[in-house]
Parts: sequence; structure tokens; C-alpha cells
Amino acid sequence: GTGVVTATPEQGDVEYLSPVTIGGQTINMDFDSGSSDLWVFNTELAAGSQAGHSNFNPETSTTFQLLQGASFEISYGDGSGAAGNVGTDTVNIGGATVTNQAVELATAVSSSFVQDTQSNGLVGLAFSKLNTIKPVQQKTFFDNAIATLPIPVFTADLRHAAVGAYEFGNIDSTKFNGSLSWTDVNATSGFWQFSSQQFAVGTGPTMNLAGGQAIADTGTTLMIADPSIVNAYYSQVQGAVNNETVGGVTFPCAAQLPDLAVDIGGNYMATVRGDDINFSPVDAAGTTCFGGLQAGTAGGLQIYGDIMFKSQFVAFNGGNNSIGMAPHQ
Ligand SMILES: O=C([C@@H]1CCCNC1)N1CCCCC1
Repeated sequence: GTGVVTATPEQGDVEYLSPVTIGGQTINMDFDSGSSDLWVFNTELAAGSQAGHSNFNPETSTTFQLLQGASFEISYGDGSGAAGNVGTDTVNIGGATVTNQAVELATAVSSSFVQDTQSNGLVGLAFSKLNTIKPVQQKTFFDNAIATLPIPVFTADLRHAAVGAYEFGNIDSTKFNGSLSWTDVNATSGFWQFSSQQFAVGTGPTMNLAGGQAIADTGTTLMIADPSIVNAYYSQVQGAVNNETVGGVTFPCAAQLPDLAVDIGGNYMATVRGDDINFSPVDAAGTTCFGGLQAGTAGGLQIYGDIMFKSQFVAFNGGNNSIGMAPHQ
């Protein structure tokens, strides 16, 4: 069958949380198309780490089974991470159900996860080759579900400061304008990766980023692009400065921000709304704002995160490894 769950933004759209039922216990988790582990806060964790969280209890689930000798350890690009043991259980996301899904029970989590009490774990939706379980790598929820879905797709409908949705096995065409533009992804890296070699700032000329590559990552808050794109963009914003203290580009909150169009696989120019690039104030007075578009390393992999998803409805097709995009309805 299909599955649909809400995707509720934390304050400031820092991340989006969705209800996942594991062994009959419903827990709010962060769906991450940029990683491939499903791990959860749980009663095995130290009490100090459990505090404030919803903690899965494997002992009260009648369907949980420990995966003897299995463990996981994951590190994310932002320096956060988790590690622990592994079991299997029945995982139900909005009706889409997988029995014997690998459920990773963290016995250690980094401080940023402990402090973020709205999130109780991640559901990895990138390709299973990135799964960190050892000695035998396990599959993602989507990989396990795909055979039972009417169509081998999940979609992300993320909104600025409003409730959106993740859907498995269905493409709800009432959620986007026009038709989806499809692009093949290169799954070699394990990410939903595509070429992104052109961009345009506002009504300006299309510019080239030779060899540009990007991934679609629902688990990344911002949009991390090549410095050439970032410099071209903020050169059009009065008062934009690279603010080492806060760790990125800031600008006056009253600035008029242009849209940014980026190429998706050579088939589609995805427009990211300028007002979504005004991410958050950095000062109490709300005078100076932090940009939703920030620079990665020159020539490095670009990470199109939630800032892009707030403008674009995205369908992930695991049947033919492609991504479909269209502006939200
Ligand atoms: O670890 C991450 C992100 C962190 C935020 C959540 N999604 C995964 N990376 C981004 C993609 C390239 C590899 C590093």
C-alpha cells in the first residue's frame, strides 16, 4: 500500500519531523535523503541522552528482534553522529509498512542530537550502499518497501513554516504546478546525485559551473553551493558580507533577495525563491540575517537541502533512479 505522513518544520525550518511507528510505538523522526541509516533514540541510551526525547523501548515491542552481533556507527558532514546496536522490527510510515526493517538503537549520540529534543532519530532515504551496519549491511526503509509500493517512489513536499508531507508509493499531482521534470540520478556515490552545471541569479544571465554536481538532501537545512554561485548571488544583495563570526554570509534582514535558478541534470532549471534564502536573524533586533545559501568547497559536491525543497516538490524514483521536480502548488 501507500504511506503518507506529515512533515512538520521545527522552529525556523531547521529540520522537518514525521511520525514513524516502530513496533507499535510512534516516534517523530527526521527523514534524510542524504544518508541511509534508520536510527532511533531508545531506552538503551544513557538517561541523560534520553532526557526530553521519545525513546523507543525494544523490550515492550512484541515484534522487535535483536540482530545478534550487528552494530552501526554513522558520522554526518556537520560533525554530528550516532552509534549503537541493531535489531529488526515492523516499521510503519503513514501506512507503508515493512516487517523486519533494520532499526538501529543508538547507545551513543552526539550533543547536537541530544539537544534537539524534537527529533528522535533519522530515517535514511539515500541508497542502501551507504548504510553503516556491520558486519552485514542492511537496507533502507524505502529499499525494503519498494517492492510493495504501487509505484517505486517517495515524494517530499516541504514547506516554509507550514506542515508538508512525505508520501510513499504515490505522486500527488495536486501538490505541484504543471508536470514533474525528471532527471536521471547517478547513484554511484549512494546519494540522489545529479549534474548541476548552470545557474542564474534573479533575472540575470545563465552562468556555467563546469562539472557541477549536486545531491538532493532533505536532511540538510540550507543550500550548500559552489562559491562561484554564492558569490554571484550575494553580489546582487546590498550589504551582504561573509561574516566569519557567525560562520557564513549575512545581509540586512530588509534586503530584497533575488530568486536563484539552478540546473537539475540539464533538464530543468529549479527556481529557489529569494525570500526562502532569507533564513534567520542572527541578532536579537532582527537586523542582520543569515543566508539560506552558503558556500561549500570549490568544485565540491553541492548539497541542495531544505532551502530548495521549500520551493520545489521532489519525487524520488528508486525504480529507475531518477528525480522529478516541479514548483509547489
Ligand atoms: O552527512 C551529510 C548530511 C548531513 C545532514 C543530513 N543529511 C546528510 N552529508 C551531506 C551529503 C554529503 C555527505 C555528508
